[in-house]
Amino acid sequence: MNGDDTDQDTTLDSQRFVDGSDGDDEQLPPSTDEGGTQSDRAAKGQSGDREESAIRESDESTAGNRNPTDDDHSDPETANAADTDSVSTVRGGVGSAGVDFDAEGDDADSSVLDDVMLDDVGSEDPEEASQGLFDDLLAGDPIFENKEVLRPSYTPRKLPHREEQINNMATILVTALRGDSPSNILIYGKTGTGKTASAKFVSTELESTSQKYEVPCEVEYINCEVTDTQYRVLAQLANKFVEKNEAVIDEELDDLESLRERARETPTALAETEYDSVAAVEDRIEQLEEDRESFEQVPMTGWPTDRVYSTFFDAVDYHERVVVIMLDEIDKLVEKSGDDTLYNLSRMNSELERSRVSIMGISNDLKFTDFLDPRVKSSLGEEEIVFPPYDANQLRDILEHRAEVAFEGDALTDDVIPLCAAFAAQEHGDARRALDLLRTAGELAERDQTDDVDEDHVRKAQEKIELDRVVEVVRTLPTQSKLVLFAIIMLEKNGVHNINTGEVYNVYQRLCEEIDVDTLTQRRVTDLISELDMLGIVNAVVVSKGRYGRTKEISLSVPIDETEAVLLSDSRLSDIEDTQPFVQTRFDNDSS
Ligand SMILES: Nc1ncnc2c1ncn2[C@@H]1O[C@H](COP(=O)(O)OP(=O)(O)OP(=O)(O)O)[C@@H](O)[C@H]1O
Repeated sequence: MNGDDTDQDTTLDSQRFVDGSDGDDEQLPPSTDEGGTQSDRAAKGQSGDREESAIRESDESTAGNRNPTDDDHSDPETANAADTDSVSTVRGGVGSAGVDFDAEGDDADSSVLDDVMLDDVGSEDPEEASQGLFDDLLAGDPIFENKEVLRPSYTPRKLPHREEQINNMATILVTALRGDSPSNILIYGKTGTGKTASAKFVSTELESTSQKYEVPCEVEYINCEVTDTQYRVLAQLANKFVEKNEAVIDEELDDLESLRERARETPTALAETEYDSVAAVEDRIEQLEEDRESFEQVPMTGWPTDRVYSTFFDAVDYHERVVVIMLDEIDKLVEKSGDDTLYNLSRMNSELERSRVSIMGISNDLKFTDFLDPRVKSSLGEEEIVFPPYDANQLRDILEHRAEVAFEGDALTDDVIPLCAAFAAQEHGDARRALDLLRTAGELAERDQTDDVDEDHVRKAQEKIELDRVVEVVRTLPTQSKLVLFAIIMLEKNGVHNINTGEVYNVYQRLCEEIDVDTLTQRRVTDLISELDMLGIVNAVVVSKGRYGRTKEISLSVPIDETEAVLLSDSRLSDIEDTQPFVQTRFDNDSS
């Protein structure tokens, strides 16, 4: 993924690079190029504006033998560059032409100065200033029209094949627009099935409808993968509602202060209001100011949880409203810190006086409710909505909608979208994966400087994404697991197939000795092999060996050289020098 970002940055940078010379300075050729496509601009950057450079050349020739300390630079940008150079030349003593100006002083031989100036003069012409690093990359037709549309951060306006789930959510949440608390909702579904996108879409609709009908209804989104303790969830909510209350108070104070002014001048100004006198307005102002003073922001650590809870409680209940708290990745919260947060949130309604709270939990772990207290479980799961995986046809629709905006008209060949959809459908119907594939295929085509994206780019994109995933998983393994994996790699590299646990353990032990790390027991190493199997890095099958009992046959499921390189990039493992002697043949192992 990082690689992808780098690619994007390169493209953006290169665009900025062109745009950079597109600033206010009228002397620079591209300044006249307000519109035009990226390739137009690139073409222009390459050919340059000959008329302008001719003027520039004649300016330079009439400038004659300029002293580098003169202030007569016509172009402020290059003037600065030239000034900086001349200052550093003078201070440093030795210029780029190898001349000691200190020694020569201001009377330095002007021909020597010319030599120095020539270096600087070169940079005044944009055509010569760049060495064409980006020109080739910008040449050719652009593939993307708006790549951002393919990124996970983009929330689409239309979510094909999620109409049913979206309608179900809306039917439950419409209660909030009637001023009552909606049932709590639990949303389940595998990763990339559009849970977050759909829930955010419904929330935005809910909030905008609530504004339209002036029914106070708010949605608060929390990603529990990031905010994963009761303290943090409650603190984040408390601070959000404190801020909202402050904003509401400030608005009311502004209105009241202007009402007070008007009422002082014309007492009838109060006629249509709930206040019968200026004094009543002032009392309300005073009360609001006191309330505002009493609000406290919760620090991110340090308070007792009760205090955080009551601050949140008071803030929510400050005025009438219905609040939907959206807890995305709710299973991560329960996994990390139990179900206390959910218990506290789900019993709030019985104590709140003005407001109502409802919870919308989103999870891709269908089993997480097994760990909940039965009361929390029944309260949280009042309504359940399941997001099934997308099939290849649905993914194709989703991609087609996005591709229309993301790519230039004919940049995709016919096979691209069906192939991305088919790959992602195999991968449990993940729309995120399908979008990643399409974006990466486009980026690879861009890198190849071809005019369109074809099937081959999709296949390469699939390999790249898979490799990125492997690299990330391997890079973040604990050291002991890395050693076990390294042992398996060593065995495979030495031609051992269907490796058994004993063989892995032998090599692993030697590796531990080599880099001075504690050696785990064989049983523990067997567990680590099972973990690697679950992560899809190795394949471990239990086979029966007749009277010799059962054993595991292990093989690597990931590209060997890339995985080895990632392991060796770990500073602890990089000490392993020559692993060849560690590896025992099956014969040795069997006879031991
Ligand atoms: N029906 C759809 N139409 C268009 N885009 C979709 C659709 N479903 C999912 N997406 C896109 O796929 C990506 C992943 O979707 P989303 O984040 O909603 O998945 P999720 O089910 O919440 O996954 P996770 O459980 O991993 O968070 C997003 O970029 C989203 O915009």
